[in-house]
Amino acid sequence: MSDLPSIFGSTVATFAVVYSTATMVFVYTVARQHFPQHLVDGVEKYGRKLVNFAFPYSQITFPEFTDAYMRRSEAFTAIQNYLSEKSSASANRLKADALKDSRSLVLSMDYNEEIADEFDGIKVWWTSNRNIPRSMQISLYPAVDEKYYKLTFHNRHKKHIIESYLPKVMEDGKAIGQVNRLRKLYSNNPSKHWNGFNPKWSHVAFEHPASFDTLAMAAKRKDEIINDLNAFKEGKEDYERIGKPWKRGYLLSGPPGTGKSTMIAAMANYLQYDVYDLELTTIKDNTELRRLLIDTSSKSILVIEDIDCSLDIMNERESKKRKIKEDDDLDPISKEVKKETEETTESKVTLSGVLNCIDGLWSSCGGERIIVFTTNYPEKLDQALIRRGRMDKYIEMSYCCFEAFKVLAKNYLKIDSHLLFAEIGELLGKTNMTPADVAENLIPVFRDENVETRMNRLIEALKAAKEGEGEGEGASRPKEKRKRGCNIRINKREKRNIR
Ligand SMILES: Nc1ncnc2c1ncn2[C@@H]1O[C@H](COP(=O)(O)OP(=O)(O)OP(=O)(O)O)[C@@H](O)[C@H]1O
Ligand SMILES: [Mg+2]
Repeated sequence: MSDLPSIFGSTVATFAVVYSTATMVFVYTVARQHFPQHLVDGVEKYGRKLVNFAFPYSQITFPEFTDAYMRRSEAFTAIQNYLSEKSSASANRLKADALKDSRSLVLSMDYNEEIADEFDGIKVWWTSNRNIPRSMQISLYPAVDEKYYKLTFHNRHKKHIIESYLPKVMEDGKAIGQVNRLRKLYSNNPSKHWNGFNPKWSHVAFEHPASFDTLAMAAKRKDEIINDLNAFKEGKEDYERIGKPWKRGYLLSGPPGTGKSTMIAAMANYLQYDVYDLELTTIKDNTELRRLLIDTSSKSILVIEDIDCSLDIMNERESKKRKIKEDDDLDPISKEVKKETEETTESKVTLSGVLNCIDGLWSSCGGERIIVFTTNYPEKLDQALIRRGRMDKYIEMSYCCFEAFKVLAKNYLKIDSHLLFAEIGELLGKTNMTPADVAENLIPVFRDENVETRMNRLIEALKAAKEGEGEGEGASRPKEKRKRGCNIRINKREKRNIR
């Protein structure tokens, strides 16, 4: 029985335990009737020693449900994830479960299977089992099997198992669950609908296919962003050491169709994070904003798109001045009506409210969060928003360069090179066209449309855009805004502020 619990070992042990326990119960019952209390206590103490001698192993049970409301125990789920990898290698009979919020099947050992695990040279055994409900109680919840995992280990390792092994199992299990889980895209509900049944955020599965492989941009800039994300993800200890909340702010700017939203999706997929898409216009005031932000989880990206036009918060001071002047021109009744309309329809979220919430939230509610603001007009942004330490990285996305086109050609045409590439490259160097417009021309108009036709369509579109720009009329992009050569650039401020 030294290195034991296989099912057979357990059976022998169980027999030994049952036998010694039965003997003890008999002796104890007789002793209680005929002998004084101190002798009875002695019998009990030695009885326990005898049982321990016959089976010097401790067992911990982890039931699936924590309470009568059938809430799934976090520990059970973590163990299931932890054991899923080990059981698929060593257990003979496996069970496949489609866990809630998991995107793949989780394989776990079937009932009465046992697998051994080793930790710091200590052997432990996990078994899976279930209690079949026998009671006929009337309950709101249907009777279901109570599954449980049982961990068996030698008594002498109890402390180490409880203090070191089990926390490791929980941590590893949660990490596996994190990778397997179905990620979510949350959007905030209008506050008038918030109540016990309607939460602040609704969610759908986040299934955006964008990745850094399919994102059209220069490889060097792509690597730079990926390295930045890696440094953030692996930087927990660094952030702790310097006493900074574990968060990072990105500001994505660029004309419509340059890939800002696609970049956010690629980031979320790369980091395996959830996405919270915060619509500022539906939020009544700063208090509501704070309540929403506090209700977000870690390992997430909070996105505020088009920050410059979500609300008139950028030029708060300016708009206040304008409003006072406008109000002065109105008669008292119109003033009252205007005030009422504004009170019911206008959001009172302010820039300082957004900033305070963001800083306050990240500092107080756990870590591993990224916040991304997007804008088409970076020049409109208030300095307070983009000050050092608030927005850590500024990424300017701009029109399609040749390198970005090659990525799109690979995605859409499945080619790495072609004779027409040279002409396209030359035209892209002289014309402003967004990756979205380039992609649009590369999509087949009908099934099996050939590659040349699609590239020729792009060439025509580029020529037309160039002519448009030249004439000034109908020009797709203003000349002074041209940024060619690469669709991602870092400006001087970023170079200064960002590591
Ligand atoms: N850099 C890019 N790489 C790959 N695809 C892109 C890129 N930019 C744009 N696209 C394509 O164009 C579509 C629109 O892009 P996206 O929504 O990301 O632009 P945006 O910058 O967020 O625009 P807006 O400012 O209007 O929100 C995407 O669905 C994608 O197919
Ligand atoms: Mg967008």
